[in-house]
Amino acid sequence: MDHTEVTKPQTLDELVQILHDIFSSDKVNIEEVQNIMESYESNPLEWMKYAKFDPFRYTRNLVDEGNGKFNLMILCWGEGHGSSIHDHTNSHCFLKILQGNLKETLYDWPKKKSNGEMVKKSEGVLKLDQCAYINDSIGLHRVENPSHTETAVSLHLYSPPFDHCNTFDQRTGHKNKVKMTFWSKFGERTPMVSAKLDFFWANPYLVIPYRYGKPKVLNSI
Ligand SMILES: N[C@@H](CS(=O)O)C(=O)O
Ligand SMILES: [Fe+2]
Repeated sequence: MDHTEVTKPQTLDELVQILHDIFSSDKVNIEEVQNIMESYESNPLEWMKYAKFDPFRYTRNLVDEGNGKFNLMILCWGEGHGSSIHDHTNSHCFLKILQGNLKETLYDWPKKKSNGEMVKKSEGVLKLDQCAYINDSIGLHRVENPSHTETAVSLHLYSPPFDHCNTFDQRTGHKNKVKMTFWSKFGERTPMVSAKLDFFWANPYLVIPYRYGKPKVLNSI
């Protein structure tokens, strides 16, 4: 099926199906994915089962594993919640607004051995149904819900999927590798016990506590 003319998905399920088709081929056209994601009109009834909030920070909720080619997830942002400055582990990252607004601030990569304030490249507010794109060659970003009265919800596609990234300290540019986890998968809250097991599988050296310091495992960054 040819997707260069925009096939407008009528539902979230249809969007997922079209994304499967697109990513089954080896070459993916970034603009095409962005257009398709943008042309889906957010319908809260279709995605609310995935939208699970935490009062303290944004949550990552897995919607679909894209036959191993991509991860599709819904992120829920409480009032004023935001991410740290981060990279995307050499993956493509698409970010579409399903509810509310999100402010995206782009930064340059810090220079090697630099030790100062990170350079802000640009900022903009993403509105309902808009879809942004970033990868590591474009730069780093931070995403925030600028509203103190409204929540925000976004749909993210990462290809290939990844489960860790680097966060950066705005004042120094120093980076920190973090593992990312899901708050829920396919509409079900990630069980505490499996979250703990994930944690220990990811950090086997923890059997010798304290020796190497405390690694970070976060369900948001
Ligand atoms: N890339 C972030 C969300 S965002 O701030 O773009 C994450 O996957 O948690
Ligand atoms: Fe991001």
